[in-house]
Amino acid sequence: MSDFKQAALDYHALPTPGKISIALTKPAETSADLSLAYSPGVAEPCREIAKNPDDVYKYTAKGNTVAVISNGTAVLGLGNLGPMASKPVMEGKALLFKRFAEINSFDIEVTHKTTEEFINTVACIADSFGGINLEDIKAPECFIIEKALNERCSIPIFHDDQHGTAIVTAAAMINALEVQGKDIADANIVCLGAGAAAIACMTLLIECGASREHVYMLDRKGVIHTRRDDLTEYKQLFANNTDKRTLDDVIAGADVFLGLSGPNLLSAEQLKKMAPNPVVFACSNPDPEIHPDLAHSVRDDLIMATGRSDYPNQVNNVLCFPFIFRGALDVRARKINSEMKIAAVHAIRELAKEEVPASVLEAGSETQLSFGKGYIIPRPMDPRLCKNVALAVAKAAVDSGVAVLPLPDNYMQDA
Ligand SMILES: NC(=O)C1=CN([C@@H]2O[C@H](COP(=O)(O)OP(=O)(O)OC[C@H]3O[C@@H](n4cnc5c(N)ncnc54)[C@H](OP(=O)(O)O)[C@@H]3O)[C@@H](O)[C@H]2O)C=CC1
Ligand SMILES: CC(=O)C(=O)O
Ligand SMILES: [Mg+2]
Repeated sequence: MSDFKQAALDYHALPTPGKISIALTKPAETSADLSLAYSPGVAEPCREIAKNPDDVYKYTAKGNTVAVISNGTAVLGLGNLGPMASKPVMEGKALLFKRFAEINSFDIEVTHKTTEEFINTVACIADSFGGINLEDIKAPECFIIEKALNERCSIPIFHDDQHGTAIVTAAAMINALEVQGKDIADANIVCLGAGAAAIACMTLLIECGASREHVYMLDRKGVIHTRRDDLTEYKQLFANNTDKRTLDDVIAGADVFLGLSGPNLLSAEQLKKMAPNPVVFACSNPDPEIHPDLAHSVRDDLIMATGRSDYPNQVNNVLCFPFIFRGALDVRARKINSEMKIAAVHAIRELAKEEVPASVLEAGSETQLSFGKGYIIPRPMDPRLCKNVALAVAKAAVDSGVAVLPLPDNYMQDA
């Protein structure tokens, strides 16, 4: 076993199995403490909440707690590993919620037979939480699940692999195309993958100015085109009337390659055929569609990004989900709508153009970082992400009428 693999296993196993635990926020040392925390004192908030359901936000941790819920059907790019094998990823998302946005989360892995059973399970427990982050649920079921839960629940339901990924990808793509001197409306875009992440990313990129007719999307069977009779309604939205059938056919002259599929699916030969100054986002985790070392060895005019923390330009939903929930929870948004997503795109994108604080340089053992080919998107460690993204999202929620609370006074000013 490699040193890195062993270190990763040890990190998860030692000294305590797993990555999260529960912390108390109130004293529980004396009989007097317990008489407040439990019987008889706990009856008082129960009575208040029974009279006024909104008081649940006043007397419990609901308002700052997000459930991270998966069925393990699309665990990173590893495929359908099932609920239990997804648990390290879900605990990881909980770790990121806490570390970057001070949000408490529970990871919940659901074993189910039908999509309806999954929806019912989540809908029945949803009110315990301030929001629900759906994770690593494969397409097309993820679309059905998210729509049904949005209809049934009055808290934000957010499928991270769709919308978190799309927001970060759009932010990074707008910046990358700017650095490469390309107009997003003219860019020829190849998207390898046609699942949860790919469909959401391309939908949002089009909302941000990409031209639908310049987009080619591919799944395991090749190019998505109008003469295929095996397309779901979600893939049909990206069907082109074209004779092109393979990645080889569409990659020639492409300005952008976006990989949301699986490992090592873009070859060096294919990369060579792309247009001058291409943008390559190989976002499959943990192994990208093309390794950055190989990509950089083939051409020196590209902007390269992956979903990984160990290479520059990490295009990963970690740059979004903690912060979009921070903003949504703080104004008690009933949902996360399009206005909030677009606000997040621009807050993330704009931060990459600002001077990088010393703490971020230290976290990456770097001496200098500035907007350009090797730095198109902020680093997850950047403390300004929480402030800027949550503020933009909370404002957008208030302005678009989905917030129950007003923007708090001086919100994020001291963050
Ligand atoms: N960097 C980031 O922040 C994120 C990265 N991702 C990555 O994106 C990938 C997809 O995740 P997600 O959308 O949630 O999963 P889904 O299961 O919903 O979708 C997977 C898609 O990839 C396609 N695919 C798989 N293998 C191939 C192949 N050999 N050739 C062409 N297409 C292929 C599938 O094709 P078909 O439809 O034919 O089955 C499907 O369309 C994963 O690798 C994941 O790690 C996801 C979210 C965030
Ligand atoms: C990053 C992430 O959510 C994924 O790869 O599934
Ligand atoms: Mg995921």
